[in-house]
Amino acid sequence: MTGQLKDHLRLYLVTDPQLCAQTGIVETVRRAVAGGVTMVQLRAKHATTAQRIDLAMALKAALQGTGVPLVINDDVTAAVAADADGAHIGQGDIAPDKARAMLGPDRILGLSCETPQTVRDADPAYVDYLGLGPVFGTDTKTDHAQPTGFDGLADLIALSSLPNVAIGGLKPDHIDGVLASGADGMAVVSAICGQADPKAAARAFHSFKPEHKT
Ligand SMILES: Cc1ncc(COP(=O)(O)OP(=O)(O)O)c(N)n1
Ligand SMILES: Cc1ncsc1CCOP(=O)(O)O
Ligand SMILES: [Mg+2]
Repeated sequence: MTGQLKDHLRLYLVTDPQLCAQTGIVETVRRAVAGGVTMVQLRAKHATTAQRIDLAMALKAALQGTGVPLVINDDVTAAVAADADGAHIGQGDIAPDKARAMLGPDRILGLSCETPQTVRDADPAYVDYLGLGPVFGTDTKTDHAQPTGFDGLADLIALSSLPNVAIGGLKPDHIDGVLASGADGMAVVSAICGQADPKAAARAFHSFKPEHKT
């Protein structure tokens, strides 16, 4: 499962319905997956649980048969109700043990970590992967911690054996830096959401190919 999860994490599209509005979130995801996206998160910060469930069902239908997992940000209730593949939580969200109890043993649980201590505290009994960063400052999430840069990212990665994905301000130009830091994946929002051609935008990350040490 870990090897498989690392493969899924390689190019992780975190969707923002507002940023994707012009093309539409479902069409953005369809095209981005055609361009090589390997995992999708629904991050609808201003939606209700009912709206997230509806969006998740539409995304699930679009992803059917692709093998690309769908994870719901913040809202474990929506993830379970929509029978999504998992949920992603941060340090200010529901606690990982409670999230795991709701998700059951088989769904994916991701946890955001911005500091060495939170990485050390991430318990593999509950958590499947870590979202690490922000690597760079970003307008997509304004309430973020001090950016880590590539060196800080590498320091965080060294503290846990859990699979990980780097996030925050990442663009195709950063592929070599993220690879050198040892990350299993790159998670992006604005590099794909809101781009005129989401398929081409995803394809621009094709050279990100980490060698897994499983
Ligand atoms: C893959 C990934 N990594 C980090 C985050 C950030 O989660 P969180 O800190 O809970 O912040 P919000 O996204 O909820 O604003 C993420 N969503 N995905
Ligand atoms: C959700 C999240 N968590 C840390 S930074 C971030 C937003 C990343 O967005 P972008 O890829 O547009 O910088
Ligand atoms: Mg959150």
